[in-house]
Amino acid sequence: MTWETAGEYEDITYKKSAGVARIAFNRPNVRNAFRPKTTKELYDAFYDAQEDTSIGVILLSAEGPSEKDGVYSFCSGGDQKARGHKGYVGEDGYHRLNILEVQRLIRFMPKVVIAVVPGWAVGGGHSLHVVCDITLASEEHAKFKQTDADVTSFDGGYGSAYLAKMVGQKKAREIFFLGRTYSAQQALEMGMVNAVVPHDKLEKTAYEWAQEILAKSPTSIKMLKFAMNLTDDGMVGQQVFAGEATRLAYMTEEAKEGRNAFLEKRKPDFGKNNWIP
Ligand SMILES: CC(C)(COP(=O)(O)OP(=O)(O)OC[C@H]1O[C@@H](n2cnc3c(N)ncnc32)[C@H](O)[C@@H]1OP(=O)(O)O)[C@@H](O)C(=O)NCCC(=O)NCCSC(=O)c1cc(O)c2ccccc2c1O
Repeated sequence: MTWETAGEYEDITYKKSAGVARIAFNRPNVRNAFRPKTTKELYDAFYDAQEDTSIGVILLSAEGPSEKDGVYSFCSGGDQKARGHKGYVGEDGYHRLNILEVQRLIRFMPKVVIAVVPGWAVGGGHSLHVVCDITLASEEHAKFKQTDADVTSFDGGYGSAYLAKMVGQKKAREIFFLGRTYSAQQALEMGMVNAVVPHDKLEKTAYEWAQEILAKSPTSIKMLKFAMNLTDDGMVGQQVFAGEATRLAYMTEEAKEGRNAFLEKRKPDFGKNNWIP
């Protein structure tokens, strides 16, 4: 794989290679905690990957290890040093919780997002891996922990409720109420990780999974992701799925006839034998 830089950022790295985009946290000395700048950069890179028609799979990964102590991290959630009294404060002085916008972009984008977890996935960082479509974890270094209840925070959306769908209600409550640390193997057994991979093969394995997905039908992958999201996402899930169904309908001869008839100021002729059972 030959990665090419796809954007210059301060808090993340962004690369592309053969249909795969790799977005990685790049604040390893603070366990890849996100501040508003990080969140803005993440949103920007994810949006670019969504709009790029050559990209089908996005890896959300992390640079590291920390230069200070050699510890690997995926993300330790919101940067507590940037936390003000009503959100995380950016250079513009506003208080934001805009990691939730990144979560929604990951959830609703018509592409597969794989969380590549080389180390700590904690707090809002844990929620990010939960919202990704697939999670691969480092056998030696990945650790999963929910500290929301230690710092008076609560991800009441995908981070907790969707997690409960994944690992079951009792386990999700244990994860949040006790805030214990779980290994990659334990996370696999709970059902919140797809595979545990030796650390030195993690990135390569994620790239291989991405290539396997890229060999499939883009329409099938997109419709399957939205179908699996649908019931948990309520009316928005229906809207996203139905939007793609509308696109498919637009591609039919019937739709072309409807449009052309309007433009030509005549009655549409949809044909008498198109009521397929
Ligand atoms: C992740 C840890 C468990 C790792 O422990 P370890 O002992 O290995 O490392 P240190 O604790 O010594 O940390 C090394 C170094 O990194 C700094 N650091 C680590 N995490 C953060 C952080 N989140 N913010 C700022 N700085 C961090 C630490 O200070 C050290 O710096 P030195 O200068 O001393 O070297 C452990 O670090 C840990 O528990 N971290 C905190 C995890 C946490 O509580 N995260 C926040 C949870 S809340 C959240 O993320 C969140 C954000 C949102 O925007 C939301 C929005 C809407 C709803 C919910 C949200 C939400 O829950």
